[in-house]
Order: sequence, then structure tokens, then C-alpha cells
Amino acid sequence: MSGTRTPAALVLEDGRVFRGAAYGARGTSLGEAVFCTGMTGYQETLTDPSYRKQIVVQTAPQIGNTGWNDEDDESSRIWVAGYVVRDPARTPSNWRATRSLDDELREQGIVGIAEVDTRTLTRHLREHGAMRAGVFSGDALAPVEELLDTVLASPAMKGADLAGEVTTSKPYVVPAEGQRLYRVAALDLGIKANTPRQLAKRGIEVHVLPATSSMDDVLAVEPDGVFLSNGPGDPETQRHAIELTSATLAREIPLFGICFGNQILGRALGLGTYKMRFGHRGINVPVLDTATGRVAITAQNHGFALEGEPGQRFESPFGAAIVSHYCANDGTVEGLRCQDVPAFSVQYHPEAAAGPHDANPLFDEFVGLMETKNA
Ligand SMILES: NC(=O)CC[C@H](N)C(=O)O
Repeated sequence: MSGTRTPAALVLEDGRVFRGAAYGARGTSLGEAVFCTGMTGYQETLTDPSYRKQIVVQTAPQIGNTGWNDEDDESSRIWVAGYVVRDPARTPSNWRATRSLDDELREQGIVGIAEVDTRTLTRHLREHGAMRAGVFSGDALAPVEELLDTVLASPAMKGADLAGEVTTSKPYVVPAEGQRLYRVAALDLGIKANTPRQLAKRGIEVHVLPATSSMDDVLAVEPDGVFLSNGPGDPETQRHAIELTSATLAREIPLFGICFGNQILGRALGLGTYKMRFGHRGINVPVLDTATGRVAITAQNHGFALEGEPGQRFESPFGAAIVSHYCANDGTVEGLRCQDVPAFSVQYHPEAAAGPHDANPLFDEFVGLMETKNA
């Protein structure tokens, strides 16, 4: 870390306090404290719009070893509210690095804290659940009671409507690589750069649309398929995206959803969503496909989940659907498949840029749906 040591504190809403050293920008950040278990991919994590309003705790003890590069961003900026690490790299080293993580956090005004016992903190969050928190740094920190009041006055993640804060302001097109086979309208609720890239690689021209786009905007693209992206906040707040999904299903346009997109498809099909105790955030979450019995190791980042049982078949306004995938760790819903309309979704990330790539063929399945529809 550059400069002299500045004190910092992480204050959780239940009154637990972790003291450490300022990391990144100095100041205050408020958000929901969540832990992420990925051993690699911190740059992709930090720039994932789904982390908006969250204070991310890295369980990997050393962070920043490979610095920051100009290639791995998942969006135009760092979205996490605050960052909690144990042991930041003193000397980053990687052939692609152009600066240190500490410098980048400072540059982007992200308030972090280092020298935290992240193992104890993670156990606390596992037991008591993800909760509101604040990172405070500076030479003269206010008394803990005052800091706690600030945390308690901040909004909770349940009921948070955040897609509008991260979506693109204007539509844009990511051209197909090689010959254009299909055109897809992608609703940007917090899309990561690797998603259009994965689609484009498969000959898809991707029209990324703002979250507020109407069905007419979607149809104006003349899409062969509709894609629902990942995104921050509570899926229950996404009434517009849910209506757009219903309109897409009614027209039988092939649809694929990832993460937030899975929750939105589920809600359009009549399932409920709930806030999990501490969610799934990492790059080694095992998911079971009920059709094949095969397990995929997946990247995940979610704090809400769909209600449902593994393998459950249910009736929806658009015909029958099944809970096609579930988490091998805790049995939560990880995927849906409609039986009567061309639509499916997963709670995990086939585009995962830091890997693993087990789920990557799901993009080919989406292409398959469009092929069948056009046959
Ligand atoms: N990565 C995502 O799309 C997250 C979806 C949703 N915001 C959740 O936390 O569950």
C-alpha cells in the first residue's frame, strides 16, 4: 500500500466492528456486506454491476497480486460500494498490469479497508446473514455509536431497485463476429461485457437496450431472441422487466436469462423470490442439472433466489415449466426451463470471465433455440 497507515473501521448493522487500515480511497461507504470466495478474478468482481451497493469481503487472504489491467473490466467502472481485504499486495506483478489495485480503488473513489480478519468476518456473515455495513476511514474516526447510526440509517438490499442506476443510457450494438446469423435484444439490467462478447462469438448481433426499453423498442430490433442480463438489487422490484419478459414469452420469441434474468423469468412464470441468508458469491459453486444428473462448477454472485424445489414441474401462464437446475450445496433453484415456449434461464454465469467455463455451452443452447424457431 502506498502512503502512511490511516485507520479504518468496518461497522456491521448488528454492532460488530472490525478495525483495520484504510485501503483505496479514504472516506465513508455504505452498503450490504457480502463475502466472495473467488481466489482469482477480483478485477471482474469489482467491475460487475451486480455488486452495486454492496461492500465486498474477499475471503482469499491476499488480494491485488496481479494489479489492475486495461483488459479485464466487466463494465466501465468499479461498482462495489466498499472493499474489504486482509492482506493487500505490496508489489503487484503481472505482465498485463498497468497499475496497482490500491491506485485504481483510489482513482475511482472506492473506500476500502485492509488488515481485517476476513475469516472471522465471513463466519459472522454466514451465521448472521449478509447485512448493512459501513466502511469508514480517516485519521479522526467518529465514535462507533455514531458510525453505527450512519449504518442503521442506510437502505437495505431487500426492496432495492438498482437496475436503473447501472443500465446503459442509450442502446448500443455489439456486432457479430464473422457472418451474422441472429439478432438478439439484450435487456441491460447490469450486463457484463463478456456476455455480448460470448453471443457475438456465436454469430449474434447484440442490441443492448436500456432497462426502461418498451416492448416496441425490443420488437424494433426484429430480434431472433431476447436476453435478460444479470443485475443488482431485489428482483421483486423489476416489474417492468417482468412484464417485458411475459410479452416476450407470449410471442414465443426465444429467451435466455442469466442470474437476475433467471429471477425475472421465474417471476414472470409465477414463482416467488426471497432474500437468501448469505447468498452465493464465488467461482466454484456446484450446480446439478436434473435432466442429466451432471454437475457443473459455476461462477455465481447472487443474494436472492427463486422459490422452488429441485426438479419441480409447475404450471405457469405460459404452459408447463421445470426447475431444471439446483445447487448441490443447499438445494436452491439454479435454473428454469419452459416446456411449451422457447425459454430457459440459469442463476449462474456461463460468461464467467475468470472462469470456470463448465456452463459456457449454455450460449450454444440459446443459439439452438433460435435455430429451431427459424427452421
Ligand atoms: N448477479 C446478479 O444478477 C444478481 C441478481 C440479484 N441482484 C441477486 O442478488 O440475487
